[in-house]
Amino acid sequence: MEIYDAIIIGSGQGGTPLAKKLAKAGWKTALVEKSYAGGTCVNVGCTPTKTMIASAKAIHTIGRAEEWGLKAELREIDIHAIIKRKSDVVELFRNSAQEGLEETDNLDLIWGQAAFRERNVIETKLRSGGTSLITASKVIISTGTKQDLPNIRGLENSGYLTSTTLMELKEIPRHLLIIGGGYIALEFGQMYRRFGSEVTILNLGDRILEQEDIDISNEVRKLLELEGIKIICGADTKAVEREGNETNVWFTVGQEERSMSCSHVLVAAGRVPNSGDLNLASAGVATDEQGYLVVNEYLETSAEGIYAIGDVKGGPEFTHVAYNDHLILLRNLLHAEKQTTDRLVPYCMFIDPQLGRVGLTEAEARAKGLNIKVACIPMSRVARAIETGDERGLMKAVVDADTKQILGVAILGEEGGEVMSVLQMAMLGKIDYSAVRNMMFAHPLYAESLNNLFMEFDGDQA
Ligand SMILES: Cc1cc2nc3c(=O)[nH]c(=O)nc-3n(C[C@H](O)[C@H](O)[C@H](O)COP(=O)(O)OP(=O)(O)OC[C@H]3O[C@@H](n4cnc5c(N)ncnc54)[C@H](O)[C@@H]3O)c2cc1C
Ligand SMILES: NC(=O)c1ccc[n+]([C@@H]2O[C@H](COP(=O)([O-])OP(=O)(O)OC[C@H]3O[C@@H](n4cnc5c(N)ncnc54)[C@H](O)[C@@H]3O)[C@@H](O)[C@H]2O)c1
Repeated sequence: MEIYDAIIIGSGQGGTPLAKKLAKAGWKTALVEKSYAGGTCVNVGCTPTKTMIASAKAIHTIGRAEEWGLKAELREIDIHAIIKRKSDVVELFRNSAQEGLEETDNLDLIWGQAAFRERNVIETKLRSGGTSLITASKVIISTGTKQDLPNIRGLENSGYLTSTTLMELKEIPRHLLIIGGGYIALEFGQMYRRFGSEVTILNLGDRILEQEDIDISNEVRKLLELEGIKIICGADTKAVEREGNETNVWFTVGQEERSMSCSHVLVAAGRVPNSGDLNLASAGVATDEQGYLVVNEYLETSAEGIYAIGDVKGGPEFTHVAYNDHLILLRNLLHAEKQTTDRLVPYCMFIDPQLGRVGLTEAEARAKGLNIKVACIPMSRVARAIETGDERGLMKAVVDADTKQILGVAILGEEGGEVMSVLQMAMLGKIDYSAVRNMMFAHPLYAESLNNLFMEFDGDQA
């Protein structure tokens, strides 16, 4: 049995850089991957979706050309070409991830499905046939999540689509019905509406984006509806049945029973951890009732020497979290530091315009009983938005009324993620809102309007 210093299972955006950096630091390292280098983000997540969303945005822009004084016409949407562009970008990123791993000294890349044989022993069913047994004093589980299938009668055999299979569909659905109302539902809903599909979103919750403040959730709903997307909230899907070229969907809204037929169903109702086939019990690694690995703030599992990073440990499931987890664990493993996961987690939903978010919502701050002030301006008051011709959305910030520290930010607007990041830096650096109000930004950037946002509190008095 080959002995390593560290074994990492899963080559996502945490596992890959961790493996390379441990190996470069002189640790004999093995990385086991059952599918493709780069994990969900590169192969079926962020990279392909954001590439295809760029095509959808171009379509939308052409449709509004006259507003900028242009006579332009969209002649055809070539879904084959859109998918090919997406696949080329994915291949570029995937190959670069794989080459980076293969070129690293001290690092063995093992292709196959890994599981624990016992606490520090990993057995891999090799893709090339046979099995391998390896051992290490440190094992890092970075196996991510997979699509969840809600328990809906008939769904399994209805030919439903997932985010992965939809991005390979070589036709534009006539009517795409989406079960779910989170990131995937909204990003794909807008994308396919712009590709020309009729889109209906069936969301179980009372409103979309329930974790966000009501004004933000309403504004997102309004702008999606303006593009012709139908959103039904409180929709509990009961049954799905394929009949010829149509799929019939039965659901309830409150007491009312309703049905609808569509050409395609996209399931986007959340994801579940890839932990069930790891034989975790043999290693003494505890999971919660949903199968997520239980970790402490140092990313240590219940078993000594075994760690978990990224989506498989639950919590906010984003690429940047998986990446940041690897930085924390790296410092703790290499330098015996005590870095923790106590951190600010930003995120950005890539609808158009983007929703950039960090820190507390207004509702969360009020629930904590904090003494807060809230500033909010519509994008129609942002000079750059008016000049470039997209005034949808708003800028909102929650601050501590006593200390003036910024507690939370939501920027729904063109480049909302970038503008949010400016305030994320202010939050991390403890730059209070009055400093941002008086700060000089280059004119006419979106960021410049952060002066105006915070003038909401004290007028334009310095
Ligand atoms: C459609 C979609 C769009 C997304 N868009 C964004 C976005 O815009 N921004 C963002 O921040 N996040 C986005 N995400 C989420 C993001 O992709 C994940 O948070 C991120 O990929 C998690 O990284 P990870 O390393 O934890 O897991 P993963 O990237 O899932 O990597 C896990 C790896 O482990 C491998 N594996 C699993 N089990 C085993 C095993 N037993 N043996 C060997 N290998 C195994 C898998 O094959 C996989 O390669 C998106 C997700 C989806 C589905
Ligand atoms: N821009 C981004 O960062 C981005 C983009 C896409 C995905 N992601 C990540 O991918 C993960 C998966 O995304 P997702 O959208 O599938 O999950 P999600 O957890 O974001 O949303 C799931 C949604 O489905 C709803 N739902 C659950 N069961 C339902 C049912 N039976 N019928 C109707 N609605 C139901 C929930 O109320 C929720 O709104 C998320 O954790 C997210 O972090 C991130």
